[in-house]
Order: sequence, then C-alpha cells, then structure tokens
Amino acid sequence: MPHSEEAGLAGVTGDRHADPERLDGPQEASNRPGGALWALAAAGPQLREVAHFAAEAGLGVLAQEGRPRAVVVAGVGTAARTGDILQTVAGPRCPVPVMAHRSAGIPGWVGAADVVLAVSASGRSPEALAAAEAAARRGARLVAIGAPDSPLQSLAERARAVFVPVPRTAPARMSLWGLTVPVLLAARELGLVRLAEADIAETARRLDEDAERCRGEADSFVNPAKELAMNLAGTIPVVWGGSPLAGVAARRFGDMLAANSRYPVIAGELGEAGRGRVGLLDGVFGSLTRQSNDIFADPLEGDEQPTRLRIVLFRDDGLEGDDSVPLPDSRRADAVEKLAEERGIHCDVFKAEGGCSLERLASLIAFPDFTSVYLALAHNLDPMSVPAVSDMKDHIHSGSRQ
Ligand SMILES: O=P(O)(O)OC[C@H]1O[C@](O)(CO)[C@@H](O)[C@@H]1O
Repeated sequence: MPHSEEAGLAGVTGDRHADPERLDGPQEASNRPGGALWALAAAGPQLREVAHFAAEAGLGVLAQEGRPRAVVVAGVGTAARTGDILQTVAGPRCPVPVMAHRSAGIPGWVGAADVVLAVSASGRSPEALAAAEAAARRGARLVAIGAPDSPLQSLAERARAVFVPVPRTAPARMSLWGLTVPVLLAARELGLVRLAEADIAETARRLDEDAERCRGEADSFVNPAKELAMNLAGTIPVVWGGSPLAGVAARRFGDMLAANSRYPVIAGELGEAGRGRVGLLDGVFGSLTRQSNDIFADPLEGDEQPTRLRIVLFRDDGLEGDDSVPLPDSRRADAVEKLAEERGIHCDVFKAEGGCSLERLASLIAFPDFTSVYLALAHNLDPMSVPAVSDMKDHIHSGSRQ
C-alpha cells in the first residue's frame, strides 16, 4: 500500500513492495530532461564538457608553484566523494597526502604550502564555502569547483583563485563525473596523478556504453541495472569493494541506494570489513534467517519472508603490467564469496574493467547508479526528490532561528 499523508509525512510516497512491472517500458518520466535516468545518461557528455571547461579555466597556474605539501578536497556528500576518487586514482605511491575533508572549514595545519580544492555542486554548501574562505585567508592555493554564478564562484573571484564551472542540471549526486574531472585535472597539474587525455576519453566512452546498456527501454534480461535492482529489492544490501578503488565504488553505491532508493546499506572496503563487519553474515539478517525456513510452518500464520542480507561484491583484480599500483590482494574477495556460499547468502559479483583506474572506477559506478534509480522506481519512489534531506535542512534552519 502506498505510503500516505496519514502518517503526517507530506511529500513521502512509495510502495513497500517492489513491483518489477514498474520497470517495464521506457520509464518516460525519468527519461525526460531533468529526470533521473536522463541525468545519469548525461554522465559521459558531462565529463567531456567539464574537462573542456577545466582546460579553459587556467589550472595550469597550479604547476607554476610546484608540488604542494598536501592536497585537501573540501566539500560534503558527492563533492567529498571526489576526494576519495582522487585518493584512489593518485594511489598509494602518491608523493603527498591527499585528504577528503567533510566538515566546515579546513584542518588547522593547512597553510600556504598546501592546495585546497573546494567542491560544491550547488556552489552553496556552507562547508565548501567556509573551506574556500579559510584557504584564501591562510594563503593556500585554492581551486573552486561548482555551479557557475554561485556564491562559490564569487568567493573564488574575490580570492583570485581558479574557478572551474560545473553546469548544474541535476542534484549533486547525479553530477559525480562533472565534479570529479576538475579535481583530477588539478591534481595532474600538480604532478600527483597520471591521467592521459585518452584515459578521460575512454572513461567517457564507458559511461556512454553503460548508459546505453542500462537505458529505460532495455528490459531486465538485457539490462544489468534493472536485474540487480530486482535482486536487491527487499534485502539489506551489503556492498563491499575488494580493493581501495572498488571500496570507493562500494561507498558510492551506498550513497545512491540510500538517497535514491532509500535502502539501508552497509558499504565499504573489504580490507577493513574483513576484520569485523563480516560478523554480520552470522546474524539475524544473515545465517540466522535459515531458522525461519521451517517446512512445517503454517504459511497463513507466518509473516512474510524474513529480510535477508544480500552481498554485492565489487572486485578489482588490478591491471597486469601496471607497476604504479600494487596488484590488489584478491584473497579477501575470494574468501567473502566462500563465506557467503557457506551461509546461503546471495552474493552478486562484479569485476572492474578498463585500461586505467578512472575507467575501472567508472565500470563499477555507472551501472550501479542506474540500479539505485530502478530500485526507487520499482518502489514507486521519486529518486530525484529526497524529502528527508529537505526536511532535515528545514529542521536545522528552524532550530538555528530559535
Ligand atoms: O555539492 P553541494 O551542492 O555542496 O551539496 C552537498 C551535498 O548536500 C546535498 O545536497 C544534501 O544536502 C547532497 O545531495 C550533496 O551531495
């Protein structure tokens, strides 16, 4: 039964049960300009467009002052994920520390020897604005990335900092690639990442191809995003990445499943999860759900099937012959597949593909992004509007006015 306003939650809609029939057909509303599928399908074009803007923005000045002491990527939500992406693309051999800073301002140690990349899709988040202001005050090299004609752009102009415009056509989470590419290109100017033009072109091509595979008109049996959405329906997804790169993709999937599909998700890197969190496989949503498989139980008396965990494992076996990054240790990913099998927990495995780390990351992010939208649509949710986020902002504002 659709959720209603009886509960006092105006704007909250949706159906507890995921109906696969809602995924049949072309998904007209979502495909329209401004719709969720339209926004995700624009990832490749957006990456190319913003790469072009970044080239025009004058990032080259960063190279003139040489390598910084540290790079801080400041922002929240999707903007902060760009910092995680920079960390993984720069890799463990990056000569300077790179950190994603997710709260207002910048760490106390940041000074003139450092670079701050302030990222905000809207150009308005208080965290990114405070970071840009503090960076300018302390004499750090500043690059601001976000919506044109925004407070962030004005602040960058006042500070005589480089500003890379990222046109705003959709919510921040749908603009991951547009926000990411200037961050990576700034780091390339600083000599921290190797990213050839061909890598950018190949990544954009992969985003285009995945958008084509996952388009609304493609039915579930040929559409990996619809298939995964229905596999996850009614479960508690546990998304683990078998390498640092795959871990970033896992956390991104967690962001998208929570915001678009409103699913609780456990997401992270297996290296860490393997030391503790795998314990949940033996809990009430894991192996203990088997206890409810009582063959003598009266189906009329019993409740619905218990909610179960479902593992999504992103594997990244690295690139043979690339000695810039140590090959990931695949034993943990093998082990978690085995643990899942022993406990009767479904585990969907996806492998990174592509010839550079950015493309490999895209291969683990693009189709799961679509999955989060299809899972929302199957529940009759609007993936583009997240009432809890707007309500939270309202509560905070009314709290600060009191
Ligand atoms: O990138 P922005 O516009 O600074 O927004 C930061 C975050 O805030 C949100 O808009 C939620 O308030 C997220 O969707 C977003 O990632």
